[in-house]
Amino acid sequence: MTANPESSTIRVPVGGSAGHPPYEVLVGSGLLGELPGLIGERVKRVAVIHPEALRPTGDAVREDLAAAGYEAIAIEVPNAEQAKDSAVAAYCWSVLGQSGFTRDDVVVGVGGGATTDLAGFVAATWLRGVRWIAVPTTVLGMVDAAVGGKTGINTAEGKNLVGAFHPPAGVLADLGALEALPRHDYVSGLAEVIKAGFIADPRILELVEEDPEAACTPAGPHTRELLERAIRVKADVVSEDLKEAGRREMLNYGHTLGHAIEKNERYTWRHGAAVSVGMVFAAELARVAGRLDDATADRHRSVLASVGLPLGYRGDAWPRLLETMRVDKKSRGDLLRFVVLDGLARPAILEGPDPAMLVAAYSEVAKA
Ligand SMILES: NC(=O)c1ccc[n+]([C@@H]2O[C@H](COP(=O)([O-])OP(=O)(O)OC[C@H]3O[C@@H](n4cnc5c(N)ncnc54)[C@H](O)[C@@H]3O)[C@@H](O)[C@H]2O)c1
Ligand SMILES: O=C(O)C(=O)C[C@@H](O)[C@H](O)[C@H](O)COP(=O)(O)O
Ligand SMILES: [Zn+2]
Repeated sequence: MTANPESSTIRVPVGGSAGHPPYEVLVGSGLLGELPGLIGERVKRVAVIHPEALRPTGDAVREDLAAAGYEAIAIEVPNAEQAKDSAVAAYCWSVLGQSGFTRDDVVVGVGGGATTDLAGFVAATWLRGVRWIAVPTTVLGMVDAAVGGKTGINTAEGKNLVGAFHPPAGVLADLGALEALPRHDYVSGLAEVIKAGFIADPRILELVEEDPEAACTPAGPHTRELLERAIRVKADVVSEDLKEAGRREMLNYGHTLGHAIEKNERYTWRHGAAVSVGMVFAAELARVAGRLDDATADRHRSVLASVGLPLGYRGDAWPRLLETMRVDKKSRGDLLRFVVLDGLARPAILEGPDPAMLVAAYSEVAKA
């Protein structure tokens, strides 16, 4: 892959499918100027959904849109996972209703993955679907959440249990936003970058291993390449399988246990941290099942630990975690299904594992 000068914009195409036009993920600097071009001319109103923490950014976007002639409506929502709630979605719907938001109008989600998941869900459900644009401001949002059209909210029973496949009309990943991102959140996003490395693009793992500290900052020499590679993995998969009929399940690597941990922690853990533990579990499960070699299984711990991601979780939580995993979207009937690796970049499904195998794999996680 060729190195890009800092000023250049990377454009990653994402293919469309029935009823869903193709779009692009733009990665670069000063990208907000692209927003009016994506929104289009017939549009009258633009609703900008942003979290409390990004009020200045939300205001700036709204002012730019007003200057470009749109009626810009700000919808401020709670930070992080608290936004992925039916009451917050209902609040957004009420603002859209009161502003006379029509099918010609556009939603813009500015924030991390929690905000873009909510904004996309509001766009998917308002008038049965209006266009939306994602402006991700976290690593995780840029490489994963804003791409691919999975939108949704949580319920008391679990993570992302209500949602819709509703791809954005475009994604603007402005790298400048990452300067203000706390390290804890930056590193959480690296879990999804590393996930892309294990399931599809091992060069990602080499780049992180070469200099883990540099991988944890936006100024690192490989930052653009890491983000671009992870985005290309995601774009490639969702272009082929938008509605998760098959191949897309690989993007759920580490998420079966990860989502259960998030729920158990009442969403106070960052998604990436929980997915990190979930990947260690999936690697142990594949090892116990005789499907994954020791070196690749051990590499999970070393690369995740090198950037400060967690590897373990409480042993006493296992019965609750198992119960939550039963409502994972990959389950079929009473069958639990896990994404595992048969080798590096060889994702596969392990269906209905022997309960003893699950316990053995979790005991390795509980030890860490
Ligand atoms: N739809 C998908 O395909 C998909 C993929 C991966 C993850 N997700 C979802 O994404 C969510 C996690 O996203 P996340 O890790 O981006 O966390 P987040 O959206 O919860 O953001 C983390 C925190 O950072 C703040 N923040 C955001 N951008 C900032 C910036 N530039 N500077 C300072 N603070 C900033 C937010 O307000 C929040 O408090 C989870 O809900 C997860 O389920 C969805
Ligand atoms: O895009 C996908 O497909 C993924 O599974 C990506 C995940 O990183 C993401 O966290 C997603 O929201 C999980 O989806 P879910 O269907 O398990 O809720
Ligand atoms: Zn995820």
